[in-house]
Amino acid sequence: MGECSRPNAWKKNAWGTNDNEVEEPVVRFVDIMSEDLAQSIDEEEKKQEETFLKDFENVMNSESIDEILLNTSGMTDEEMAIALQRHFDREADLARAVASSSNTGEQTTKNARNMKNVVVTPDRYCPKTAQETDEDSDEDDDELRQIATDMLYAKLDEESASSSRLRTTGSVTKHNPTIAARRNADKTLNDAVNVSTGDLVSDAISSRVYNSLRSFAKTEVKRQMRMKDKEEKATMETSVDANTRLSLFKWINQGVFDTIEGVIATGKESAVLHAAQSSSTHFAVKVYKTTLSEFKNRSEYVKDDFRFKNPRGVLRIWAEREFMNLMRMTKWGLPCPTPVKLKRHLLVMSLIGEDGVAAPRLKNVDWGFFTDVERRNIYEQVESIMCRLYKECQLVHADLSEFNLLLSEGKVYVIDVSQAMDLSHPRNLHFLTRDIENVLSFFSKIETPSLPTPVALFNLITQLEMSEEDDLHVQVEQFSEENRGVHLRRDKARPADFEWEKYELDKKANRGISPARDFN
Ligand SMILES: Nc1ncnc2c1ncn2[C@@H]1O[C@H](COP(=O)(O)OP(=O)(O)OP(=O)(O)O)[C@@H](O)[C@H]1O
Repeated sequence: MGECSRPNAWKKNAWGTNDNEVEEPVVRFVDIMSEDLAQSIDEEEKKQEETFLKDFENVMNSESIDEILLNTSGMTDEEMAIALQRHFDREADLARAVASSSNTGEQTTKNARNMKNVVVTPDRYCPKTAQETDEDSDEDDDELRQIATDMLYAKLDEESASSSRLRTTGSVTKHNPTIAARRNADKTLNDAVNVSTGDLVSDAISSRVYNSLRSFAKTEVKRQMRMKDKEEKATMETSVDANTRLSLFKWINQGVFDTIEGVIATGKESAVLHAAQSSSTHFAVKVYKTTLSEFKNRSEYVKDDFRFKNPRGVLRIWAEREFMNLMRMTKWGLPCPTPVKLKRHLLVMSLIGEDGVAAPRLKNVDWGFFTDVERRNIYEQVESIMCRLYKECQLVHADLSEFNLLLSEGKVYVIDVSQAMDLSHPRNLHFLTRDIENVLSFFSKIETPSLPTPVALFNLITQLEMSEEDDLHVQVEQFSEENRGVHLRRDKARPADFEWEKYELDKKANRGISPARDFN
């Protein structure tokens, strides 16, 4: 990362000049007209040319280029790639220096002089933006395609001794396998078959393969059309409807925030918007999708949760559930968004991120820049979140993975807790096991050192004593079955979900009005 942030000696500024260029001295008009000055400029230019040639020769004779190639043995693939890139860059720099030497004598001389130190400009190793890459490769592609096509023509011309590359001679007919195969290749190359094949220069395709390609292409076109339809439908479903816009507008009028800056993400169950107050306080507004189909997968989370005896009612109170869970987690000081407002299917919470830019999910972090110690530290934060969720908040996240953990300034935050379940849920250990497996599998993928086994982490979180010898799932199923009655009895007498109990009491006292009204 440090490498990439060093200034690029070749980079031009917005005015198209090099920042490192020395400004030309101001010369008086009288001096410009002077013969002496003209002569001295001539001499100076000659001197510069000589120096440049000398430097250039030195650079060419310098040990580094040859050494780079000679010493590739024992290098890893990456080191070798960098070394080759360095060589390539050096050649490019030299070529550039030579090309521009006649125009910019002084600058080129300086570049050639500095070449030994500067050739490897760090930003060359930074990935290009997709746009840059596309543009470059487009041009290259066009050129290559032209060359390839020319070669194809030339070869066919040679072979058929005809000006037309596909014209047959004498008794050769289209049934001749060689000609037919070439014709197939030509048709494929020239878009008769709508698949990307690369340049089929002087290649031949048998009729069987050609026909398969054609039928594949037809199916592919249909599939892409179907996908486009689906995407358009999805976009319609995630767009903010009139009621939602009205609620957002009300919040703007109330001064909760003054602008909706844009969409942060659209998830399976919601769209998350970025709202801001005076450009300094930032919020995430989660807009839950309200169609039943979006929630069909949720029944497994709620059907046994005593807080949601009536699953049909769940749709209406899903946002409320996330709000309550966030409240509970915030109260215990867990790193998560702070809930701010709630209205029907809209939840306003603090934005996790810096300066109004939402933090990335662990899934999207570039772990290549993290040391083992740093990765381990991030893992420990996640482990602590899981332990505290269970022990302090009496919750199991139930959808924990690299997609629902954000990283902001080295700190991990947990989000998306609408499905988080109370420990009274008879299947909570089953979901906890799934969370543990997701988390460990992710951290093992990014090569975090010293990870515990799923059983060890499970025991750490629950304080139960599962055995390393047997399958964790089987043990959890057995344990849950045996303790089902105990759980239910205990929950009846002393509900773990004290917030929810209080919520129900409040609601009853208020003739069914949600205690979350204070946040509406
Ligand atoms: N408070 C927040 N601060 C910053 N970004 C957030 C916040 N809440 C959500 N996001 C972003 O919005 C995305 C979707 O949010 P969330 O996971 O809560 O919605 P979802 O519909 O449950 O998504 P999915 O089911 O696909 O995980 C997150 O992955 C995250 O990038």
